[in-house]
Amino acid sequence: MTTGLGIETDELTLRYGDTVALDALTVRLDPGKIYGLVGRNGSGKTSLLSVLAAFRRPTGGTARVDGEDPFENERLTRQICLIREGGDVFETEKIQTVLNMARALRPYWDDGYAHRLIDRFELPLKRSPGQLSRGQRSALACVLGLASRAPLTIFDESYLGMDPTSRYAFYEELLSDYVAHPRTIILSTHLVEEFGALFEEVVLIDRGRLLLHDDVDAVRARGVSVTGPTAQVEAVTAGLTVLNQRRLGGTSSATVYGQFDDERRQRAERDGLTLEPVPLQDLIVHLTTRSTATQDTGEAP
Ligand SMILES: Nc1ncnc2c1ncn2[C@@H]1O[C@H](COP(=O)(O)OP(=O)(O)OP(=O)(O)O)[C@@H](O)[C@H]1O
Repeated sequence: MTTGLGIETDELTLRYGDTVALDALTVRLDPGKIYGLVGRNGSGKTSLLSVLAAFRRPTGGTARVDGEDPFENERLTRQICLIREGGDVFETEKIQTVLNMARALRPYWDDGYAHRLIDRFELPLKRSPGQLSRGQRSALACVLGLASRAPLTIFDESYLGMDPTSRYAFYEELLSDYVAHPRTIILSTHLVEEFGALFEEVVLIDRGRLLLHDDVDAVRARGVSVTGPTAQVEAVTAGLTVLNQRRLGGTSSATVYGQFDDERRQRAERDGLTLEPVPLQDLIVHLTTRSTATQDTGEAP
């Protein structure tokens, strides 16, 4: 078993007719990490994942997985598992048959693990995917992705409809199985607060372009919320990227993105301002909201 496949795109472009879904996107993902792929609706997440998983050929630029073009590359496609909503399974076959097919297709498939997962998600083996509820279908898709143990495993919003208990089971399984069998995992999701604990790095795309790619802790560390009298808040945040500012009477709360260094912290303390961390989800919302107006995102590339 490898420790995962690395990814490199260079000026990757994908168009659907007049729509530019990926706009010269350059990104490099090292093997063996868990990546959170985030961005607004229509930002190009599924398009990027479709190219990486060889479902689509780029219009321009290049995508490399493990150093090679994935498109029509049999060696690679057996090692890449893209789980989309619904799981791309045969509707009328029994779940047991669906598992047998996956076993035949996936070189690293673990049948015992697949059955343990089926039990954990309480999926009925004798039924077909067409007879499952939406959440159960998503759970089945997650089982297929986890048990494939593919060196590049991608979950594209695969958790839709799953209840919190099932989602929690999925996080637990993903984390423990990843530790036991390291591989490259990409999770595309809008549930950033829920899934953020799993991310090692965040890749934020916006309008088909890379807006931010960094270690998740570094991204979190750049976000600070500063609350207090407006004049002091403005003074201590001067020169930083203020993603969002709310005022109530003479009080302001500013969400800052950037290097909030010790000097500023001391000054904020002296002025009696309240400093709080900003949830990752809020940072992403502010960064992508702002990107529609100005592209000044401080430390972001
Ligand atoms: N088959 C298609 N034909 C034409 N345009 C498409 C097609 N698929 C996607 N698009 C367009 O390409 C852009 C990127 O779509 P994409 O599905 O990659 O976004 P996304 O980030 O995955 O969105 P979401 O979060 O809503 O799933 C959007 O403008 C979308 O409308």
